[in-house]
Amino acid sequence: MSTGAVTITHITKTYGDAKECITALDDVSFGVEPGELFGLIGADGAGKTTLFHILTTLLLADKGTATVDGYDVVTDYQAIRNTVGYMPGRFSLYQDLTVEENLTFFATLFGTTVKQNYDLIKDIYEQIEPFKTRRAGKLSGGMKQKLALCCALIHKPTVLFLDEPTTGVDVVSRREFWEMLKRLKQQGITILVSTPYMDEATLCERIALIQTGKLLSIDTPQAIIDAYPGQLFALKADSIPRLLADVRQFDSVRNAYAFGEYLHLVFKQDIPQNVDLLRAYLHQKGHTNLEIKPVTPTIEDRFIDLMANPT
Ligand SMILES: Nc1ncnc2c1ncn2[C@@H]1O[C@H](COP(=O)(O)OP(=O)(O)OP(=O)(O)O)[C@@H](O)[C@H]1O
Repeated sequence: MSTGAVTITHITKTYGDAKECITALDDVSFGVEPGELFGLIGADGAGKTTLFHILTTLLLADKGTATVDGYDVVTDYQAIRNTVGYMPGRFSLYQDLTVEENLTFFATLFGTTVKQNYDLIKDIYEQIEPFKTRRAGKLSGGMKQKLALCCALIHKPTVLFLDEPTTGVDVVSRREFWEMLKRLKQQGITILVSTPYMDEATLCERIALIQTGKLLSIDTPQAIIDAYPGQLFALKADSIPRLLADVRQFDSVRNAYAFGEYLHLVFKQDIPQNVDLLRAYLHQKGHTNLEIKPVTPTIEDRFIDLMANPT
C-alpha cells in the first residue's frame, strides 16, 4: 500500500486513434500528502479533468499507475469509489430534485444518511438550507456549487476531488468557497482542486502547473514565484498595443505580454544598462508618457515564463 493520499506515477492518457491522437496526459508523476490542499493549475484542455477521471476511476490510463488513499485506481476501484468525494466541473446535481432531495439521494447512494455526517457539511449546508425545497435547477451558480460540495462530502470522503469548482461563480462566492475548503482541510480531508484562475493558486499549499498534458512545475506557490528567472519589469505608455509590438522587436527582450493596464517584460540577460537602452529605443520609436519599473512576479508570470520556456 502506498502512503501518500494520492500517488501518480508516469501516467499517460491519449484520446482518439493513430490518425488523430490527442495526448491529454504525458508521463505525469507527482504525489499529494494526506491532509494537503493541493491545486492543479492549467488552462482549458491542459488535462486536469482527464487526471481527475483517472483518479476517481472513471477512466483508465494508457500507461502508468496511480493510487488514492493507498488503493490502486485499477485493481481497487471499488474501494476508491467508496472513499473519495468528487465534484465534477459541470454540475453533478439532479436539476429536477430539490436541494434536500439531492443531498438525501447522494447520501443513500453511499449507504449513509444526511444526519450521520451532518457535522461535516453543517457550515456549508446552513447557507443553502433556506432554499431546501427549491429545485437544484433554480439555484444560483454559487448555491449550486455549495450544494454540489455538500453532495460530494456527505459520505465523509478521505480525499476530495474538486474539478474547477469556482468556474462561472461570482467573486464573493469564490472567496467564500475557498474559506470553506480551508475549514474542510482542518478536518483532515485531503483536497485536490483544479482551477484555471491563477489567483486561486496562491490559496493552495502546493500546486502543480500543467500545460497540454505536461507538468511544468510543482511546489509551494511561493517557491514557484521565487524560481522566476530574472528581473521582471512593468511598463506602459500612451499606446499599449504599439508599445507591445515595439518591445517585442527589441533584441534583448526575452518575453513581453499584456498584464492588466501594463505590459510585463523580462530581458534575456539582466544587465544594468537594460532599462536605459530600452527607454532610449522606445523614445526613438515615438512613445509618450513612458513608465518602466521593476515588479515582483506573480504565479501567472511564472506560468507564462514556463509555458514559453519549458525546462
Ligand atoms: N473524450 C475525449 N475525446 C477526445 N479528446 C478528449 C476527450 N476528453 C478530453 N479530450 C482532450 O484532451 C485534452 C485534455 O482535456 P481535459 O478535459 O482533461 O482538460 P482540462 O484541463 O480539464 O480542460 P477543460 O477545463 O477544458 O475540461 C484536451 O485537448 C481535450 O480536447
